[in-house]
Amino acid sequence: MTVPLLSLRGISKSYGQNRANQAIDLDVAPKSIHAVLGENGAGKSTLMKVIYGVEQPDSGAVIWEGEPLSLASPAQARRKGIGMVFQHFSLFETLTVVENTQLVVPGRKAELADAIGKLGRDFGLEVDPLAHVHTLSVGERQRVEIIRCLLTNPKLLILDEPTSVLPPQSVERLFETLRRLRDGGVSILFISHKLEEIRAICDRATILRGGCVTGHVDPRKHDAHDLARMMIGRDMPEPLPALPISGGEKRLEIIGLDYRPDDPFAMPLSTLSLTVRSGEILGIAGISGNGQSELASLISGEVVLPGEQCERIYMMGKDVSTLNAAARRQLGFAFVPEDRLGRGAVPEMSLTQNSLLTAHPLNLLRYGLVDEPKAMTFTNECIRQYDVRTPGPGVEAGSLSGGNLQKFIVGREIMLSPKLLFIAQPTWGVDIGAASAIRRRLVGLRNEGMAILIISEELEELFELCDFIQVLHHGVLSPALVTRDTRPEDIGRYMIGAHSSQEKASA
Ligand SMILES: Nc1ncnc2c1ncn2[C@@H]1O[C@H](COP(=O)(O)OP(=O)(O)OP(=O)(O)O)[C@@H](O)[C@H]1O
Repeated sequence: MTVPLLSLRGISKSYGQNRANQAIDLDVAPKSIHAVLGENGAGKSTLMKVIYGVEQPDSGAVIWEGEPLSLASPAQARRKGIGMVFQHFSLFETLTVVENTQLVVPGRKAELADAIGKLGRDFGLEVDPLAHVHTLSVGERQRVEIIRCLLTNPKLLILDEPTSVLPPQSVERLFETLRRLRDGGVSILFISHKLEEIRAICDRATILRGGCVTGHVDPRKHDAHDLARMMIGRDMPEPLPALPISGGEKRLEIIGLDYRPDDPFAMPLSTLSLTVRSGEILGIAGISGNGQSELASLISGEVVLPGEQCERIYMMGKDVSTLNAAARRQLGFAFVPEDRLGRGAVPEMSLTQNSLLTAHPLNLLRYGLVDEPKAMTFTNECIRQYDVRTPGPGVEAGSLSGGNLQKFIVGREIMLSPKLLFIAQPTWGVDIGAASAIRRRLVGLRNEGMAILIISEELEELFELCDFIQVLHHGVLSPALVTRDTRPEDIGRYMIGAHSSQEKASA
């Protein structure tokens, strides 16, 4: 048998009482694409951090090309030929793309900018090398991370949910890249919750549940249902059928919104209109960077329109164009931003304190002071209802696994019982069991009359959830398409701007 590129033997790692990895064995063969799958909090990211030298195991051995290896830092791992793209980005916001690259890859700026441009063109990872990272969307930031890693020529490339923010067109291109890299001798450790992707690209898969390995399989020999069962230990629930559209009252209306951001890298929005009624789900499709974050901050109230631009955004029938986020929330609006660490939650604060950020109007304050028992009860209820895997409400939000934090934020906002719920990327990084639970919940709320607006890059998700879909491209919104009469290819054409304005007018 060929010597594995990487072997793990009995790796264990705990955070306090939390046993994130328990006696993990795993072999990554040369020239293979190896999936690691498991529910949120199963221990995948922790294991990858051990391999990349971010965390040191409490016990067990890492063997690299047949030799024992002890890694004190990621820099050491990179020197050995191990590269990693994280689920949470590690870019400096105030630096440009090329400056961020220079921190990891030696070279002159101009050469690196050329190399970034070339990789972008070859692999569909286009990004402006001179753009400042704070101006980039989440999707673009991930592209930078992937490019930066590829520039270090790794022998083992660890990708933590690399496709979660890529537009569908780029996923297949990324896969071609990964296959090419594998054929050229690079092994890839691939973490994903998308079982069909794992079946399409991986030749081995290791399944984790509760910090332990529950199986090593060839994913091509199992269907997605089988893999899901191994991962979550039970069958998946069926999606909830949507009731017929109610034609209810308008809860969100945007009329001819024009917006020119101060930031020269941000996307201007032009004559944008949409309506979401009670008992409806409207989805905004599109590749990130086409105005999604600008639109989201205008709807959430994080950015308020200038005084002369009133009568553009209505919520619950009231002109909110110049109202701030708090005033909009008072009308019954709730919002889950795509950036869960930073804007959705404060990582250094406990879950209970994070509950208070938006849920304080639910009588969680008394005489201006926090009503601790009530705040804790609310948080415990959110943890229970949304199956957030965590030791309790007192832990810091930043210590939760990515998917569990997402479940917590979505749960917190839904528990406000808003009249209008706006969610960006509802199931980003959430495992398939929890994602289907969140989708069922959203359809249930819609059936009960909530108005829901979703921004998602996942077409499948939009098709499963939405009554109507509009596509955002270059700051322009397509007409509302009735989902059941629309094919993914139609949406795809709008996504790349292949519809003329003539067609749009008559579509
Ligand atoms: N820095 C930390 N401090 C405390 N607990 C942690 C820390 N990092 C991870 N954990 C805990 O370890 C467990 C495994 O988390 P990990 O992030 O490895 O899961 P995961 O499988 O990658 O999940 P996801 O799919 O949601 O990203 C979780 O219970 C998590 O809360």
